[in-house]
Amino acid sequence: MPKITLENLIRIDYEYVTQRIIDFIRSYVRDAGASGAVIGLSGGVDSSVTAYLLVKALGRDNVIGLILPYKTTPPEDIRDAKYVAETLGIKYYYIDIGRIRNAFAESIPGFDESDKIAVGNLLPRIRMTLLYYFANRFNKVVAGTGDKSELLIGYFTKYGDGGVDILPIGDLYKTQVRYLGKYLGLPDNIAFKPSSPRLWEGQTAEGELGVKYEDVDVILHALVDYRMSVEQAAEATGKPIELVQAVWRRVLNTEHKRKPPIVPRVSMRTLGIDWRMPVNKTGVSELME
Ligand SMILES: Nc1ncnc2c1ncn2[C@@H]1O[C@H](COP(=O)(O)OP(=O)(O)OC[C@H]2O[C@@H]([n+]3cccc(C(=O)O)c3)[C@H](O)[C@@H]2O)[C@@H](O)[C@H]1O
Ligand SMILES: Nc1ncnc2c1ncn2[C@@H]1O[C@H](COP(=O)(O)OP(=O)(O)OP(=O)(O)O)[C@@H](O)[C@H]1O
Ligand SMILES: [Mg+2]
Repeated sequence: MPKITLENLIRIDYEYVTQRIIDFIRSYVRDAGASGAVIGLSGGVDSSVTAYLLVKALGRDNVIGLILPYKTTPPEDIRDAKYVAETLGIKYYYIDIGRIRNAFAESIPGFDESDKIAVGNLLPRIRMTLLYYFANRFNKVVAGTGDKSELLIGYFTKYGDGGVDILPIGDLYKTQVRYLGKYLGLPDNIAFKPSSPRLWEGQTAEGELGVKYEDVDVILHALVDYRMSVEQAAEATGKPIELVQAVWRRVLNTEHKRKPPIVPRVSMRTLGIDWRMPVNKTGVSELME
Protein backbone atom coordinates (compact mmCIF):
# COMPACT_ATOMS: atom_id res chain seq x y z
CA MET A 1 0.00 0.00 0.00
CA PRO A 2 1.44 3.45 -0.95
CA LYS A 3 2.24 5.83 1.92
CA ILE A 4 0.28 9.06 1.40
CA THR A 5 2.00 12.20 2.65
CA LEU A 6 1.51 15.94 2.41
CA GLU A 7 5.06 16.30 1.05
CA ASN A 8 4.12 14.18 -1.96
CA LEU A 9 0.77 15.91 -2.38
CA ILE A 10 2.33 19.35 -2.74
CA ARG A 11 5.04 18.09 -5.08
CA ILE A 12 3.20 18.73 -8.34
CA ASP A 13 4.31 20.57 -11.47
CA TYR A 14 3.00 24.09 -10.77
CA GLU A 15 4.15 25.37 -14.15
CA TYR A 16 2.12 22.68 -15.96
CA VAL A 17 -0.90 23.19 -13.71
CA THR A 18 -0.81 26.96 -14.28
CA GLN A 19 -0.71 26.51 -18.05
CA ARG A 20 -3.56 23.97 -18.03
CA ILE A 21 -5.76 26.31 -16.00
CA ILE A 22 -4.88 29.34 -18.13
CA ASP A 23 -5.80 27.40 -21.30
CA PHE A 24 -9.07 26.30 -19.69
CA ILE A 25 -10.08 29.83 -18.63
CA ARG A 26 -9.14 31.35 -21.97
CA SER A 27 -10.97 28.83 -24.14
CA TYR A 28 -14.00 28.68 -21.84
CA VAL A 29 -14.51 32.44 -21.80
CA ARG A 30 -13.99 32.65 -25.56
CA ASP A 31 -16.39 29.80 -26.36
CA ALA A 32 -19.01 31.25 -24.00
CA GLY A 33 -18.84 34.49 -25.98
CA ALA A 34 -18.03 36.47 -22.83
CA SER A 35 -15.75 39.50 -22.57
CA GLY A 36 -13.92 38.27 -19.48
CA ALA A 37 -14.56 37.33 -15.86
CA VAL A 38 -15.71 38.84 -12.60
CA ILE A 39 -14.41 37.60 -9.24
CA GLY A 40 -15.01 38.32 -5.55
CA LEU A 41 -11.76 39.30 -3.83
CA SER A 42 -11.71 38.34 -0.13
CA GLY A 43 -7.99 38.69 0.55
CA GLY A 44 -7.92 34.92 1.13
CA VAL A 45 -5.68 32.51 -0.75
CA ASP A 46 -8.32 30.98 -3.05
CA SER A 47 -9.65 34.19 -4.55
CA SER A 48 -6.16 35.69 -4.77
CA VAL A 49 -4.75 32.70 -6.67
CA THR A 50 -7.80 32.57 -8.94
CA ALA A 51 -7.48 36.29 -9.69
CA TYR A 52 -3.80 35.87 -10.66
CA LEU A 53 -4.76 33.02 -13.01
CA LEU A 54 -7.63 35.00 -14.56
CA VAL A 55 -5.32 37.90 -15.36
CA LYS A 56 -2.72 35.59 -16.90
CA ALA A 57 -5.43 34.00 -19.03
CA LEU A 58 -7.55 36.99 -20.01
CA GLY A 59 -5.41 40.09 -19.47
CA ARG A 60 -6.00 42.67 -16.75
CA ASP A 61 -8.44 44.76 -18.82
CA ASN A 62 -10.89 41.83 -18.99
CA VAL A 63 -11.09 40.99 -15.30
CA ILE A 64 -13.25 42.82 -12.74
CA GLY A 65 -12.78 42.36 -8.99
CA LEU A 66 -15.44 42.96 -6.34
CA ILE A 67 -14.36 43.67 -2.76
CA LEU A 68 -17.48 43.10 -0.67
CA PRO A 69 -16.78 43.45 3.04
CA TYR A 70 -19.19 43.11 5.93
CA LYS A 71 -18.43 44.03 9.54
CA THR A 72 -17.11 40.49 10.14
CA THR A 73 -14.40 41.12 7.49
CA PRO A 74 -11.10 41.98 9.21
CA PRO A 75 -9.27 45.11 7.96
CA GLU A 76 -6.24 43.04 6.88
CA ASP A 77 -8.47 41.08 4.48
CA ILE A 78 -9.61 44.32 2.84
CA ARG A 79 -6.00 45.47 2.65
CA ASP A 80 -4.95 42.15 1.06
CA ALA A 81 -7.85 42.16 -1.42
CA LYS A 82 -6.89 45.70 -2.50
CA TYR A 83 -3.25 44.62 -2.74
CA VAL A 84 -4.24 41.83 -5.16
CA ALA A 85 -6.43 44.12 -7.31
CA GLU A 86 -3.81 46.87 -7.41
CA THR A 87 -0.85 44.55 -8.01
CA LEU A 88 -2.70 42.94 -10.90
CA GLY A 89 -3.91 46.32 -12.15
CA ILE A 90 -7.54 45.22 -12.57
CA LYS A 91 -10.60 47.42 -12.24
CA TYR A 92 -12.33 46.80 -8.93
CA TYR A 93 -15.44 47.92 -7.08
CA TYR A 94 -15.60 48.24 -3.31
CA ILE A 95 -19.11 47.71 -1.96
CA ASP A 96 -19.81 47.42 1.76
CA ILE A 97 -22.63 44.85 1.92
CA GLY A 98 -23.75 45.88 5.42
CA ARG A 99 -26.81 47.82 4.29
CA ILE A 100 -27.95 45.02 1.95
CA ARG A 101 -27.49 42.44 4.69
CA ASN A 102 -29.37 44.61 7.18
CA ALA A 103 -32.22 45.11 4.70
CA PHE A 104 -32.64 41.30 4.76
CA ALA A 105 -32.55 41.30 8.57
CA GLU A 106 -35.20 44.04 8.78
CA SER A 107 -37.43 42.46 6.11
CA ILE A 108 -37.49 38.88 7.42
CA PRO A 109 -40.18 38.28 10.06
CA GLY A 110 -38.71 36.82 13.25
CA PHE A 111 -35.13 37.24 12.00
CA ASP A 112 -32.91 35.35 14.46
CA GLU A 113 -29.41 36.84 14.71
CA SER A 114 -28.27 33.88 16.81
CA ASP A 115 -28.70 31.36 13.97
CA LYS A 116 -25.11 31.55 12.76
CA ILE A 117 -25.55 29.36 9.68
CA ALA A 118 -28.83 30.80 8.33
CA VAL A 119 -27.69 34.36 9.00
CA GLY A 120 -24.06 33.82 7.99
CA ASN A 121 -25.01 32.21 4.68
CA LEU A 122 -26.79 35.43 3.66
CA LEU A 123 -23.36 37.01 3.08
CA PRO A 124 -22.08 34.67 0.34
CA ARG A 125 -25.56 34.73 -1.24
CA ILE A 126 -25.57 38.54 -1.33
CA ARG A 127 -22.06 38.44 -2.87
CA MET A 128 -23.26 35.95 -5.49
CA THR A 129 -26.11 38.31 -6.45
CA LEU A 130 -23.70 41.21 -6.88
CA LEU A 131 -21.24 39.11 -8.91
CA TYR A 132 -24.05 38.16 -11.31
CA TYR A 133 -25.17 41.79 -11.56
CA PHE A 134 -21.70 42.68 -12.87
CA ALA A 135 -21.53 39.56 -15.05
CA ASN A 136 -24.84 40.49 -16.72
CA ARG A 137 -23.91 44.16 -16.98
CA PHE A 138 -20.51 43.64 -18.64
CA ASN A 139 -20.95 40.26 -20.37
CA LYS A 140 -18.59 38.39 -18.05
CA VAL A 141 -18.59 34.93 -16.51
CA VAL A 142 -18.46 34.56 -12.72
CA ALA A 143 -15.22 32.91 -11.65
CA GLY A 144 -15.65 30.68 -8.60
CA THR A 145 -12.82 30.18 -6.14
CA GLY A 146 -13.69 26.79 -4.61
CA ASP A 147 -10.77 24.39 -4.26
CA LYS A 148 -10.95 20.58 -4.34
CA SER A 149 -10.89 20.29 -0.53
CA GLU A 150 -13.83 22.69 0.00
CA LEU A 151 -15.80 21.25 -2.91
CA LEU A 152 -15.40 17.64 -1.74
CA ILE A 153 -16.28 18.25 1.91
CA GLY A 154 -19.07 20.67 0.91
CA TYR A 155 -17.51 23.53 2.87
CA PHE A 156 -19.21 26.32 0.92
CA THR A 157 -22.63 27.92 0.84
CA LYS A 158 -24.97 26.31 -1.66
CA TYR A 159 -25.85 28.96 -4.29
CA GLY A 160 -23.68 31.43 -2.38
CA ASP A 161 -19.97 31.08 -3.08
CA GLY A 162 -21.05 27.79 -4.75
CA GLY A 163 -23.14 29.74 -7.30
CA VAL A 164 -20.59 30.38 -10.06
CA ASP A 165 -19.89 29.63 -13.73
CA ILE A 166 -16.41 28.09 -13.61
CA LEU A 167 -14.11 26.68 -10.92
CA PRO A 168 -10.55 27.20 -12.18
CA ILE A 169 -8.80 25.80 -9.06
CA GLY A 170 -11.44 23.14 -8.34
CA ASP A 171 -9.01 20.25 -8.97
CA LEU A 172 -6.37 21.48 -6.52
CA TYR A 173 -6.42 20.76 -2.80
CA LYS A 174 -6.20 23.75 -0.44
CA THR A 175 -2.57 22.98 0.43
CA GLN A 176 -1.66 22.80 -3.26
CA VAL A 177 -3.41 26.14 -3.85
CA ARG A 178 -1.15 27.71 -1.21
CA TYR A 179 2.00 26.51 -3.01
CA LEU A 180 0.55 27.54 -6.37
CA GLY A 181 0.09 30.99 -4.80
CA LYS A 182 3.79 31.04 -3.86
CA TYR A 183 4.71 29.95 -7.38
CA LEU A 184 2.60 32.80 -8.81
CA GLY A 185 4.31 35.33 -6.55
CA LEU A 186 1.70 35.87 -3.82
CA PRO A 187 3.16 37.13 -0.53
CA ASP A 188 3.28 34.57 2.30
CA ASN A 189 0.75 36.45 4.42
CA ILE A 190 -1.88 35.70 1.74
CA ALA A 191 -0.60 32.31 0.52
CA PHE A 192 -0.48 30.91 4.06
CA LYS A 193 -3.32 32.89 5.66
CA PRO A 194 -5.53 30.62 7.80
CA SER A 195 -8.69 29.93 5.79
CA SER A 196 -11.93 31.51 6.92
CA PRO A 197 -15.31 32.26 5.37
CA ARG A 198 -15.63 35.22 7.86
CA LEU A 199 -19.35 34.59 8.25
CA TRP A 200 -19.14 35.50 11.93
CA GLU A 201 -16.51 37.04 14.15
CA GLY A 202 -13.67 34.70 15.03
CA GLN A 203 -14.74 31.98 12.57
CA THR A 204 -11.95 29.89 11.07
CA ALA A 205 -12.41 26.96 8.72
CA GLU A 206 -10.32 24.62 10.85
CA GLY A 207 -12.09 25.71 14.05
CA GLU A 208 -15.52 25.00 12.56
CA LEU A 209 -14.55 21.78 10.79
CA GLY A 210 -12.52 20.46 13.72
CA VAL A 211 -9.79 19.22 11.37
CA LYS A 212 -6.78 20.83 9.67
CA TYR A 213 -6.71 21.17 5.88
CA GLU A 214 -3.32 19.41 5.88
CA ASP A 215 -5.14 16.35 7.27
CA VAL A 216 -8.28 16.80 5.14
CA ASP A 217 -6.11 16.95 2.01
CA VAL A 218 -4.13 13.76 2.51
CA ILE A 219 -7.26 11.91 3.59
CA LEU A 220 -9.20 13.06 0.51
CA HIS A 221 -6.22 12.20 -1.70
CA ALA A 222 -6.37 8.63 -0.38
CA LEU A 223 -10.18 8.29 -0.53
CA VAL A 224 -10.85 10.08 -3.80
CA ASP A 225 -7.76 9.90 -5.99
CA TYR A 226 -6.57 6.46 -4.82
CA ARG A 227 -10.17 5.20 -4.30
CA MET A 228 -9.20 3.68 -0.96
CA SER A 229 -11.63 2.44 1.66
CA VAL A 230 -11.79 4.30 4.98
CA GLU A 231 -9.64 1.59 6.60
CA GLN A 232 -7.04 1.68 3.81
CA ALA A 233 -6.95 5.50 3.86
CA ALA A 234 -6.35 5.53 7.62
CA GLU A 235 -3.46 3.11 7.21
CA ALA A 236 -1.93 4.87 4.17
CA THR A 237 -2.07 8.34 5.74
CA GLY A 238 -1.40 7.34 9.35
CA LYS A 239 -4.45 9.40 10.44
CA PRO A 240 -6.96 8.16 13.07
CA ILE A 241 -9.78 6.16 11.52
CA GLU A 242 -12.37 8.39 13.27
CA LEU A 243 -10.93 11.41 11.45
CA VAL A 244 -11.00 9.60 8.10
CA GLN A 245 -14.59 8.54 8.78
CA ALA A 246 -15.60 12.11 9.66
CA VAL A 247 -14.10 13.48 6.44
CA TRP A 248 -15.75 10.75 4.34
CA ARG A 249 -19.10 11.45 6.01
CA ARG A 250 -18.80 15.10 4.98
CA VAL A 251 -18.15 14.06 1.38
CA LEU A 252 -21.19 11.79 1.29
CA ASN A 253 -23.55 14.20 3.08
CA THR A 254 -22.80 17.09 0.73
CA GLU A 255 -23.20 15.34 -2.62
CA HIS A 256 -26.40 17.37 -3.15
CA LYS A 257 -24.31 20.56 -3.28
CA ARG A 258 -22.34 19.28 -6.26
CA LYS A 259 -25.35 18.15 -8.32
CA PRO A 260 -28.07 19.97 -10.26
CA PRO A 261 -31.47 19.84 -8.47
CA ILE A 262 -33.27 16.52 -8.90
CA VAL A 263 -36.56 16.25 -10.85
CA PRO A 264 -39.03 13.39 -10.14
CA ARG A 265 -40.13 11.62 -13.32
CA VAL A 266 -43.78 12.14 -14.28
CA SER A 267 -43.43 12.35 -18.08
CA MET A 268 -41.94 10.55 -21.07
CA ARG A 269 -38.60 12.31 -20.87
CA THR A 270 -37.22 13.91 -17.73
CA LEU A 271 -34.46 16.44 -17.08
CA GLY A 272 -31.52 14.81 -15.33
CA ILE A 273 -32.72 11.28 -16.16
CA ASP A 274 -33.03 10.73 -19.91
CA TRP A 275 -32.92 14.21 -21.42
CA ARG A 276 -29.32 14.34 -22.60
CA MET A 277 -28.39 17.02 -25.11
CA PRO A 278 -25.03 16.92 -26.84
CA VAL A 279 -23.26 20.02 -25.59
CA ASN A 280 -19.82 21.49 -26.10
CA LYS A 281 -17.53 22.12 -23.17
CA THR A 282 -19.23 25.42 -22.28
CA GLY A 283 -22.60 23.67 -21.98
CA VAL A 284 -23.94 25.22 -25.19
CA SER A 285 -25.78 22.88 -27.58
CA GLU A 286 -23.56 21.54 -30.34
CA LEU A 287 -26.63 21.41 -32.58
CA MET A 288 -26.47 25.20 -32.82
CA GLU A 289 -22.97 25.14 -34.30
N1 LIG B 1 -29.87 15.91 0.82
C1 LIG B 1 -30.13 17.15 0.37
N2 LIG B 1 -30.55 17.32 -0.90
C2 LIG B 1 -30.79 18.55 -1.38
N3 LIG B 1 -30.58 19.68 -0.68
C3 LIG B 1 -30.18 19.56 0.60
C4 LIG B 1 -29.93 18.30 1.18
N4 LIG B 1 -29.53 18.49 2.44
C5 LIG B 1 -29.52 19.82 2.66
N5 LIG B 1 -29.94 20.48 1.53
C6 LIG B 1 -30.05 21.94 1.34
O1 LIG B 1 -28.80 22.53 1.61
C7 LIG B 1 -28.93 23.49 2.65
C8 LIG B 1 -27.67 23.46 3.48
O2 LIG B 1 -26.56 23.88 2.72
P1 LIG B 1 -26.05 25.36 2.88
O3 LIG B 1 -27.16 26.32 2.72
O4 LIG B 1 -24.85 25.56 2.01
O5 LIG B 1 -25.65 25.44 4.43
P2 LIG B 1 -24.54 24.66 5.30
O6 LIG B 1 -23.82 23.62 4.52
O7 LIG B 1 -25.19 24.23 6.54
O8 LIG B 1 -23.59 25.87 5.66
C9 LIG B 1 -22.54 26.31 4.84
C10 LIG B 1 -21.22 25.87 5.42
O9 LIG B 1 -20.20 26.24 4.53
C11 LIG B 1 -19.27 27.06 5.21
N6 LIG B 1 -18.77 28.06 4.27
C12 LIG B 1 -19.62 28.94 3.67
C13 LIG B 1 -19.12 29.88 2.78
C14 LIG B 1 -17.75 29.91 2.50
C15 LIG B 1 -16.94 28.96 3.12
C16 LIG B 1 -15.46 28.99 2.90
O10 LIG B 1 -14.84 27.94 2.78
O11 LIG B 1 -14.90 30.07 2.94
C17 LIG B 1 -17.46 28.04 3.98
C18 LIG B 1 -20.01 27.69 6.37
O12 LIG B 1 -19.16 28.12 7.38
C19 LIG B 1 -20.92 26.54 6.76
O13 LIG B 1 -20.26 25.62 7.57
C20 LIG B 1 -30.20 23.11 3.39
O14 LIG B 1 -30.77 24.22 4.06
C21 LIG B 1 -31.08 22.59 2.27
O15 LIG B 1 -31.66 23.68 1.58
N1 LIG C 1 -15.17 40.24 1.61
C1 LIG C 1 -15.30 39.64 0.43
N2 LIG C 1 -15.29 40.37 -0.72
C2 LIG C 1 -15.42 39.77 -1.92
N3 LIG C 1 -15.56 38.45 -2.08
C3 LIG C 1 -15.57 37.69 -0.98
C4 LIG C 1 -15.44 38.22 0.33
N4 LIG C 1 -15.49 37.19 1.21
C5 LIG C 1 -15.62 36.06 0.47
N5 LIG C 1 -15.67 36.34 -0.84
C6 LIG C 1 -15.78 35.42 -1.98
O1 LIG C 1 -16.21 34.15 -1.50
C7 LIG C 1 -15.21 33.17 -1.82
C8 LIG C 1 -15.24 32.04 -0.83
O2 LIG C 1 -14.66 32.43 0.37
P1 LIG C 1 -13.47 31.55 0.94
O3 LIG C 1 -13.18 32.08 2.30
O4 LIG C 1 -13.75 30.11 0.73
O5 LIG C 1 -12.21 31.86 -0.04
P2 LIG C 1 -10.86 32.64 0.21
O6 LIG C 1 -11.09 33.67 1.28
O7 LIG C 1 -10.39 33.13 -1.11
O8 LIG C 1 -9.86 31.55 0.71
P3 LIG C 1 -9.96 30.71 2.07
O9 LIG C 1 -10.97 29.61 1.80
O10 LIG C 1 -8.58 30.16 2.25
O11 LIG C 1 -10.37 31.63 3.17
C9 LIG C 1 -13.93 34.00 -1.89
O12 LIG C 1 -12.92 33.32 -2.57
C10 LIG C 1 -14.41 35.24 -2.61
O13 LIG C 1 -14.54 35.03 -3.99
MG1 LIG D 1 -11.72 33.23 3.16
